[in-house]
Amino acid sequence: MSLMAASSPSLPIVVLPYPLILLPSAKVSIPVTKEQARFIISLLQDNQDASSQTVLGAVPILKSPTDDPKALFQLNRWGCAARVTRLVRPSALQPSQPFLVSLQGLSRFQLVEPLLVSHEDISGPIQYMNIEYPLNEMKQTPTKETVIEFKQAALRVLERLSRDAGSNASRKDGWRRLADLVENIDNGSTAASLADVLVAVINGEHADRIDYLSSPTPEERIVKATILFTKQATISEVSKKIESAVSESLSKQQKEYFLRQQLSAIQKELSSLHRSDGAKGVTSELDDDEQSDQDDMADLKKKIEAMREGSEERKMGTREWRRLKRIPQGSVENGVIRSYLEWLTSIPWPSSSLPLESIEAMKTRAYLINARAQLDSDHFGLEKIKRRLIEYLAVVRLKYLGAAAAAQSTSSTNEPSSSNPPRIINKAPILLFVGPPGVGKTSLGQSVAKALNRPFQRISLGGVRDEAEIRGHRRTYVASGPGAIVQALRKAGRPDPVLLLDEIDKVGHGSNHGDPAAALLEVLDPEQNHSFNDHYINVPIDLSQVLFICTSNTLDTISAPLLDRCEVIQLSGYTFTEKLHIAKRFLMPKQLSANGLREDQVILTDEAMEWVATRYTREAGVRSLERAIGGVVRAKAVEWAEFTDNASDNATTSQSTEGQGVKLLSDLTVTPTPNNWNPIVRKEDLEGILGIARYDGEERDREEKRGVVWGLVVMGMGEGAIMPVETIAVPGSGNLKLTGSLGDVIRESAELALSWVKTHAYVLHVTNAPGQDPLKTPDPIDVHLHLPAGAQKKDGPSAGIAMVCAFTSLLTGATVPTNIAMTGEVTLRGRVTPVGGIKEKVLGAHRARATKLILPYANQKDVELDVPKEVKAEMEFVFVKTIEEGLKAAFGRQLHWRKPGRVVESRL
Ligand SMILES: Nc1ncnc2c1ncn2[C@@H]1O[C@H](COP(=O)(O)OP(=O)(O)OP(=O)(O)O)[C@@H](O)[C@H]1O
Repeated sequence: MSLMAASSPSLPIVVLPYPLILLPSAKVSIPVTKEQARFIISLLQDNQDASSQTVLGAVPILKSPTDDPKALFQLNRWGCAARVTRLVRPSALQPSQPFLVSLQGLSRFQLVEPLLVSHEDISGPIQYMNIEYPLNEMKQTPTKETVIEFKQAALRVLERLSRDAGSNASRKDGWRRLADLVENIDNGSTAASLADVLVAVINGEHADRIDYLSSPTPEERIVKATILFTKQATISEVSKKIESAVSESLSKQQKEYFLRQQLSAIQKELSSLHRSDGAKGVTSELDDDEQSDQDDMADLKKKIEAMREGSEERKMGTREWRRLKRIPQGSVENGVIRSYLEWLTSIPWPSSSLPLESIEAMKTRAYLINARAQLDSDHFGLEKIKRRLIEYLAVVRLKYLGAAAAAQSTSSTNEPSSSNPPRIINKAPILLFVGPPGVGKTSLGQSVAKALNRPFQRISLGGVRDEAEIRGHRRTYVASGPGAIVQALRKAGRPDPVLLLDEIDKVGHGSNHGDPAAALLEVLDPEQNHSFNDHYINVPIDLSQVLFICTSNTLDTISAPLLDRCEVIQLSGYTFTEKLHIAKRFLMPKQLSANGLREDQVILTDEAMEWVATRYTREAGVRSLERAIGGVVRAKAVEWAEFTDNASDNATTSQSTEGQGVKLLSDLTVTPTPNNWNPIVRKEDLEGILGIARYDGEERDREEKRGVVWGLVVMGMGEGAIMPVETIAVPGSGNLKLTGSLGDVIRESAELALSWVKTHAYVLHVTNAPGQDPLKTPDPIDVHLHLPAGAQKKDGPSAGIAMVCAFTSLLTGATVPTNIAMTGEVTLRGRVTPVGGIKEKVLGAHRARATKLILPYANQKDVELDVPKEVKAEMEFVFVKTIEEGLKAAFGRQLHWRKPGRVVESRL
């Protein structure tokens, strides 16, 4: 430090430690060295006698000093002259502590020269410096506006401070008193001195306060103080907000944490109580929650670690695992993440578990023979379908073997092929079994899985309206979970199961919950399904190794793109003979084992079995037949139970009478002999067991009536049947009335049929002159046509021939025998054109005991190829090309035709 010039006023200067600043009217205590303290004491002693004060100059440092002992720091040019109010020595116990000197700020001064000091100067002896006091300070009074602004800013900051003081009443009081003083400011000079007081007590930034100290004029100071207060009020507001937000969240977490701690302590206490109650060492793994929790977590971790390195699923697993560790145990979020991880790790990811079993099955030479044997052992008949399935399995195998060869040629030599088998890219067609209920569609799928040695899972799509049922809900949903595909994969436990998509025709289309059919498209498309996206799992899942088989009752409601991806296999239903075989070889043994009986305990005679098949059931499949057989077997099981009870009672009584004491019932092994148990169920017994037969052989309900003809139909479930076409004439004006939920095509076909009959009315002897309208002469009538089962929608052109016959019968009075049923589309030219579903219709008619069928000539091939021999043998088929031929086959001699020469030609 340089010494002062003798002419100007001077003050002994102390450097305020950073970041202290002393303002006039404020107080500060600073540490001083022993040497400096001695100097101050000498000053105090010098002034003891005189009434003058001991004054020092306190000057702040501009910037935070570094630790470097040689570094120089700039002192502020402005400082504050201060009265020494106190000097405190260190206590005798801690002599190393510094002295403390308390200073009371008096007025600003400016150092004549700027000063640089080192650490050594600061702690060195106190020296005098030349200073200047600002001149005429009090004369420059601030303007009114500045004072008003200053007052407002000061009051705002004081109010905030008093609010922040919370429950500290004395502090609050202090701020209020200051606010009162500010309120009472009436001139610029009081404002300036109050500004010093306020800036001294309000925490501001060091630079701002230095700047304030260095302002010589009151006006300047008030303006700067106003800015400082405004800034401070804003900072305080923001920091208060942050503070309260932080403390709120903290307190919530802490609260939860404490509650959970308490809960676990209570649980521990309770479990120890239980343990000491049931002291006899009966502990259950269910008791130790904490242990099982730890085990679960360890298990989860292991599973994530077992996932393929670098795979998407592993990355997701790791990410979620880290999140899980951060979230307090037992919280809702924790549970959500845990169950997600459990799902993620339980999916059989293609690379994590390799389907060795199915590979072994495919490698064996007898693979196809075994598959055929499997299909035969599960299903009777279905020759064509089994052949097609064997083709399918052969293709799957060839594809695998091809892929295996390709993989082997490219694989590295150090990897044995069995430990890393090739991935099968499943581009085999997706099979779609179509047919009526109970014909074995689902069970065929099961057989395919068994033949391939793969797990089988069934996904029922009936009534699925929401895309999320297939794809899962996003995790943001409450109680969300994965969709049916992922659930089935998890249950299967392998990446290559056979998944049966059951009732694909009943899946809902486009709703406000997405389109489930569209989700299925992605699942079934081999081009897309290697990265199937389940919304819940949110990691692409490879479904290319899954074999999909679909089932449906009808093709009508399946969307075209979905149908396009499938190869359709029709199952039309069984004949009575087939049903009998199925019943004997499959259904009976199945029901016996389901009811805990042996084969020799229930024997249905052939006649009784046939009776069940023909009189109690009439469906295309065998489900009701199985149910009926189940009913018989159950009735026999009850009889058997009663029989064994009686036998054991007798045994007990006879033993006790022999004087050997009464034995426990369980000690007795009662084996009733075949002599006294009757296992036979005869035709006559059925009524007592199953009730009255629903169908009788004669079909008495089918009355031969004018205007009624039996048509052949395929019902909504894909089942063939016969259905009456009923017509009556009512007084009217020559109109046609149609009822029975008829679609447009069937309505048009009815109009066409009536037109044909009208044109041929004269030839058929309905009218007496050509050109007369049979509905207007002799009396005007309306014709009403009805197809029963009105609740069921009907459409299609195949009832054309039956309608022509019905109108002809109505108008001529000739009737069609009830053993005759017919199908065929008609044209205006009088042609009978082919229709679909012949096999189903023929089988349906056979079940309904129709014996003569009139069919379009062009469908002859279908009958020859598709209809079983035994049905053909029992039925008469008339194949017709024209309506005349059809009418002749239906009515025979009953219908009279005018001679050809007088026929009005209807042909174009
Ligand atoms: N040819 C057959 N041989 C042996 N059993 C059969 C045959 N066809 C069907 N079954 C038996 O009939 C029962 C019903 O079959 P399944 O459940 O497969 O019918 P489905 O065609 O899938 O019917 P739905 O359309 O109603 O689902 C099963 O117990 C099945 O084993």
